[in-house]
Amino acid sequence: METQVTHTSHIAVLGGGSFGTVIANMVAEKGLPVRLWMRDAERVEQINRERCNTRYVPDYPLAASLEATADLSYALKGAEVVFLSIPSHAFRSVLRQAVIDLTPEQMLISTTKGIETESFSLMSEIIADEVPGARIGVLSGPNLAKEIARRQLTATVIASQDEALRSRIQQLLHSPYFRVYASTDTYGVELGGTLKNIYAIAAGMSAALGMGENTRSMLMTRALAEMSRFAVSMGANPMTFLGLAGVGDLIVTCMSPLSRNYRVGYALGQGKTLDEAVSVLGEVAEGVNTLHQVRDKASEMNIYMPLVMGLYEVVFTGAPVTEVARSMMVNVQSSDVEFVLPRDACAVSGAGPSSSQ
Ligand SMILES: NC(=O)C1=CN([C@@H]2O[C@H](COP(=O)(O)OP(=O)(O)OC[C@H]3O[C@@H](n4cnc5c(N)ncnc54)[C@H](OP(=O)(O)O)[C@@H]3O)[C@@H](O)[C@H]2O)C=CC1
Ligand SMILES: O=C(CO)COP(=O)(O)O
Repeated sequence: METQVTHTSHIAVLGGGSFGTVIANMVAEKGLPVRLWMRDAERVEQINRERCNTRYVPDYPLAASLEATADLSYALKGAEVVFLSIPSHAFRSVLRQAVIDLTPEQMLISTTKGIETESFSLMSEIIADEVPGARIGVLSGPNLAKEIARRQLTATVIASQDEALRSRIQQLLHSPYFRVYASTDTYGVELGGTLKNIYAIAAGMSAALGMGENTRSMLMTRALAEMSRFAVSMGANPMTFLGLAGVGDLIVTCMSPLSRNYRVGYALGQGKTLDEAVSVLGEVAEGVNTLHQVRDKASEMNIYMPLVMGLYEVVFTGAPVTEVARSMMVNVQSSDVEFVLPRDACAVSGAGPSSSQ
């Protein structure tokens, strides 16, 4: 049954792309007033006139209580909850414009799955920097916007230390096709959603190259091992990756051509350049920048991440993917689950020259 929600003010959503639009509309479908902010005044007019965001989510009628606006103050002032669906490269700059209209009781919920280039910050860390004392939540999970728009049964995670915030977001978003699970591990939930984009690029590439289902399964499982290793090195709890925001999101993005990161990988696998792959997409694919940032961080901290290292060589230096894959296959043999058998307890030489990765 749909959760009944009460309200005294409106909900704001910043970012009028695919995900911002479906989040805004899911709340508006409950009859609550929602202000969806975007920078493009012409698109605002088009959306309010046609009741559809034709650029990002065509064929998705918008509920009557959703109002698009290009006026950031109007969107924010008096909002009970503010969802932030702004790509990571613009997240801090939009937040800096917003901060003047924010008040301490408002809940700020990031839906963005990326890493800031200069600081290696996740979005909740940027919110904490820019809005000290803010009530912060992170929404993440296997949530392809275009499937939500078709009302496919979907689940997500709201992560926050703030219990009242968690229950309010569960109430606001819950519907017969959308379930919201709770977590207190903000960093783990956010890290899972961010890291999986890297492996979705690899999965798309392997699909374009005609690799089989064994290969895809190996890729996804070793990706989970690698993500967990990275999480532990960053002080995060790898158990969170067993949930929707970890393995759940990894599965959907590594399997679906609706994922933009998968599509970038697919285009690269077809022989397109990175610039071509990204420009044909016309939407944000966070995994490209995340790959760069995580590769640098793993090198700096000496974290064993052979998939990240290999993919980086393919995407950024043009190394042939079959050659990189072959060298990984002949690398030293390793442990399946290193929480069961530590990696350094089982290194056995592989079938060929060992790699330093
Ligand atoms: N789409 C999905 O399925 C999901 C996406 N996410 C995450 O949500 C975040 C947003 O993704 P999504 O909505 O899909 O992205 P889209 O590419 O669909 O849209 C991006 C939106 O951000 C706006 N934008 C870009 N730069 C700026 C800026 N400098 N100032 C203001 N607005 C800006 C764009 O405006 P303009 O049109 O004017 O360029 C556009 O409205 C990403 O981090 C993504 O990982 C999370 C879950 C699912
Ligand atoms: O995060 C997503 C699904 O959960 C969306 O993935 P893409 O950004 O690759 O489309």
